[in-house]
Amino acid sequence: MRRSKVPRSTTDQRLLDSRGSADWLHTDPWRVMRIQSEFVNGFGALAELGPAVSVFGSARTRPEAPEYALGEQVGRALVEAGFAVITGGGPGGMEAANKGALEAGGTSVGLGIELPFEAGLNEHVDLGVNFRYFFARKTMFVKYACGFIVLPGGFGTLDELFEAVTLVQTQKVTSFPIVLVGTGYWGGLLDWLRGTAAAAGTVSEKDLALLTLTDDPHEAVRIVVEAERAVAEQQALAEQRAATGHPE
Ligand SMILES: C/C(=C\CNc1ncnc2c1ncn2[C@@H]1O[C@H](COP(=O)(O)O)[C@@H](O)[C@H]1O)CO
Repeated sequence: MRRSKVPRSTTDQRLLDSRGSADWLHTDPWRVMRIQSEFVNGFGALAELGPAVSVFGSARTRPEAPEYALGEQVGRALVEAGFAVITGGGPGGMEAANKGALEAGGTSVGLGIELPFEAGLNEHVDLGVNFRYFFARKTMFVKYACGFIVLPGGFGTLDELFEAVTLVQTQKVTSFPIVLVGTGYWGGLLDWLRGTAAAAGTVSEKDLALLTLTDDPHEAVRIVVEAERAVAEQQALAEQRAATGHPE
């Protein structure tokens, strides 16, 4: 740089001068660093988690509601089947699944999100990571889980559900079971998807099959276990073929 383009201070000076402006804290390049650190923290905390399932559900479910008991049963059944349980770490259905997992002696993960009305991680989380950005947090729900179980929920739950279906439908993730628990709650949505969306051709019948519906928490876990077994068998077969040099 020359003439007026030459900065009046050096980078080192600006770094070391504590009286300098802090405006840069609110710039996009700095946000990129924060976003990067969320991925680094998330990957670091979860890399050795082992097999896990993400459970979604309403933040508003009350502890006395039947859906809360359902969440607890799902959390417990997942641990008994050998999975860690990942939730959004909040209240309601998330808390229920964390509670069930913790009481069953399993790993109970909460991926918290900074919200204006933040309540902090629920007390049943024993491995917690906090995020500012939904998209970084969502990556963790998918990357470290081998399936999703979806309890009754509102917009947040619907967002997570449809992101999961989109990722499977577009083959960004493969062999990823998505189980909706609560036929009374989810049945209407599936009817609409079949009767309106599929009928209009905006979703395919094949993609509707990506969603399984049950009332039974043990059945929900069984579906995830079966899917995991199928993946393991396919992997073993592929390794065998590679070792013997037979591609078919
Ligand atoms: C509404 C209240 C607190 C919200 N706190 C949340 N903490 C963590 N994760 C959340 C929270 N709210 C939504 N989520 C995510 O979306 C799903 C639930 O959303 P829904 O609209 O309630 O269905 C959930 O799976 C989270 O990942 C104070 O009560």
